[in-house]
Amino acid sequence: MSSQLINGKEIGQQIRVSIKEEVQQLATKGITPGLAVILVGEDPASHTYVANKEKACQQLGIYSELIKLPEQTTEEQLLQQIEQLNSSAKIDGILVQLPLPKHINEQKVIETISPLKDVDGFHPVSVGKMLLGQETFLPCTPHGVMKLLEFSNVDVAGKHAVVIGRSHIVGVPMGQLLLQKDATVTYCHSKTPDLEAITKQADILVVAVGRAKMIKSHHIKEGAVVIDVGMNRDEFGKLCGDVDFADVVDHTAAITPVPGGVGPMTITMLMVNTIQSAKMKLV
Ligand SMILES: NC(=O)C1=CN([C@@H]2O[C@H](COP(=O)(O)OP(=O)(O)OC[C@H]3O[C@@H](n4cnc5c(N)ncnc54)[C@H](OP(=O)(O)O)[C@@H]3O)[C@@H](O)[C@H]2O)C=CC1
Ligand SMILES: Nc1nc(=O)c2c([nH]1)NC[C@@H]1CN(c3ccc(C(=O)N[C@@H](CCC(=O)O)C(=O)O)cc3)C=[N+]21
Ligand SMILES: [Mg+2]
Repeated sequence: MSSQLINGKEIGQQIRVSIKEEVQQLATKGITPGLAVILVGEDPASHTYVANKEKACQQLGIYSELIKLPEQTTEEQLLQQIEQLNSSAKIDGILVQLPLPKHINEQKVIETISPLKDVDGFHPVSVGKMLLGQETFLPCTPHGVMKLLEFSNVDVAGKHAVVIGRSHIVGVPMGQLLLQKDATVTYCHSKTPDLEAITKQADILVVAVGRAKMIKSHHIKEGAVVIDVGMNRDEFGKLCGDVDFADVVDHTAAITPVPGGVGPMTITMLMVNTIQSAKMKLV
């Protein structure tokens, strides 16, 4: 079976061209969208993602501020930093890179970000609105996956979508966005006894587990669409997804690669949210 490669790098670039025009429109009204990214500690993977976010801002004419704080930063210091950004006129979006060092309460940090600047869509107010289908900042990775499906002409309505993973930042919102597009949604997680029995029924399979190449051809129904959110290193230190691409690809109708699939879309949706936030200054 010949499979369609869902090229997230290309689709992401396409979306960035149209949002660049929006940034130029805003500039004529004296508005420059601004994004602040806070990075606590020295996690090397986080540094790569953050660098990609900075690059995208530069490419689009979005003002960006990278705030690097040492590993030993106290929760109090971090909360103060966020409050300062909440009241900064130059900043429309605030992203605190996760995970945070263990001595800092992530939930408290997320709840300190103003919902008006919550471009990650992780604040309980944003999550609640998302669940209710109200306008809000959608979480970047699940939103990016929905755009990938849309641009690849994958119909979601009436399909059985299976999501592996139930994290608050990927799995849970992913299932909800698919549900809102009229998919029948099943969640799988580490307590699912017979994973394969469920994934074999998926017309659309979204994998967000964090285990290198765990999904093999025996998990897949012939002709399924497979979206790989995973970002791992394989035994040779090479970037790879949660899906064993080589094993699975010939059984799929369409599949995302890693890298070049979901990752670039996450960044693009962050830019979309930052511009959405800046536009609120217009009214
Ligand atoms: N491309 C991108 O833009 C992004 C990529 N990522 C990547 O996506 C992956 C997932 O991230 P995230 O959601 O934050 O990860 P988490 O570790 O928070 O969640 C992993 C989920 O997978 C489930 N799980 C773990 N092992 C199994 C198993 N053997 N079978 C079935 N389910 C299992 C867990 O179940 P339980 O809840 O029971 O523990 C959990 O719900 C990672 O590789 C991460 O790096 C993340 C964000 C953005
Ligand atoms: N508050 C917060 N928001 C996040 O959105 C967030 C986070 N914390 N913590 C970590 C995860 C992970 N994540 C990625 C972003 C970009 C790529 C990305 O650009 N990937 C490229 C290249 C990656 C590379 O070359 O290393 C690709 O897949 O092609 C991947 C993963 C955002 N996350
Ligand atoms: Mg996590």
